[in-house]
Amino acid sequence: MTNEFPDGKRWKRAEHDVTILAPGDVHKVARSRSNSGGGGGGGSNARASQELSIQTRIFKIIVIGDSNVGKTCLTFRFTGGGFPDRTEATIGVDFREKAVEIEGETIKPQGWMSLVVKPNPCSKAQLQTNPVWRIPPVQKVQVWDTAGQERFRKSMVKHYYHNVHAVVFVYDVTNMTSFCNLQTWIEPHLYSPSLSRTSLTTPVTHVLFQYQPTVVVGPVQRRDLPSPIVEPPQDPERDEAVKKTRQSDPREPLMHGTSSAPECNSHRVSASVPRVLVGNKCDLVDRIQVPSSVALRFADTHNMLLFETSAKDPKESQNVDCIFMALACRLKTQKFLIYRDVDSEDARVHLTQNCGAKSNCPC
Ligand SMILES: Nc1nc2c(ncn2[C@@H]2O[C@H](COP(=O)(O)OP(=O)(O)OP(=O)(O)O)[C@@H](O)[C@H]2O)c(=O)[nH]1
Repeated sequence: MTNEFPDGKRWKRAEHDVTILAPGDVHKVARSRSNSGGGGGGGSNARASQELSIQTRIFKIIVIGDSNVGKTCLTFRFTGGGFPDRTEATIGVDFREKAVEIEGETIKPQGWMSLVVKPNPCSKAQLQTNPVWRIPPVQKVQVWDTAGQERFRKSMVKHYYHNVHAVVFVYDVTNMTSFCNLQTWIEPHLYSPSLSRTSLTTPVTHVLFQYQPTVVVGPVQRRDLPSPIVEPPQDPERDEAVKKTRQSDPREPLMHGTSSAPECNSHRVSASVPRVLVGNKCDLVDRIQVPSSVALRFADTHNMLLFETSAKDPKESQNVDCIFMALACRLKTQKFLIYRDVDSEDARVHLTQNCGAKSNCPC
């Protein structure tokens, strides 16, 4: 069902007296409101127009891990609700997003930049007599699905670490190598030079969100750290190098491998950025190689929550949601996530990030 704005712009009417607008339409609504004031008082129109600004809070979460661990499927499950029939290796970075409701604060728009507004903005009388009419804030989880292939990690993916609000590290529970490789994903980006000593010594949490195929809605389990059944893989040479680095300066960022060249600081994730660890493909119960106890120990060492889940098993969809919603809830309280007025921005994603005025970024 369609109708027209006073300026002739068409709009769609949805059910339950809710209107869904396209991005460009919002600007038109604001203009039509202030223009349609007539003698009704320009002041209230201007105020109303100001209140009409669209506020969007975006939680940018980056998903990282080896190729084939299921990053795309996890992000798809969260944002699209299903398990893709087939996927192809991600090239560079892809992103999906989903509007979320946190503590009843927001509404669920349909897709990128669409909005739900009340009351009906087409009614002239209503607009003039309702100075507190405003568009509720929108909160979105924006999931950046990165390529797992080594060639992309080196060249492209690290650029997307900048300005992320949270990081999800993924491994495949049926593939020990993908678990061991987590270290190579984490180390270069985990510690920023501004890391405080206290954040390194924050007590570990021992929290595991575990896959349980027999239960319809995956339960959240909290338990003490058990003794590891299998010790994490040892690398004495690396351990020694790390030990030396830490002795000289505990805040010194850990170096990736044996290379002495530091990574660009602009692309490091601050230690205050929340991270979670996700073991995916738990539905393949007969092929599990990474015991929960080992993964949990690793998560504790890096101060992360651990989620064991399956992007494939539909019964797990709620647990997959939990991964991103837990982060979004935590991020919601953080000050840096200010509302953004998208009225003054265009709807495109800006891939060039500001590395800071005095960035020495050599990348
Ligand atoms: N059994 C099972 N298979 C899964 C699961 N998640 C993903 N897969 C399969 O694993 C393969 C790789 O999944 P992707 O999501 O493309 O992996 P990716 O980590 O995004 O890979 P890159 O884009 O190369 O980094 C696909 O064949 C999926 O069908 C899961 O939970 N269970």
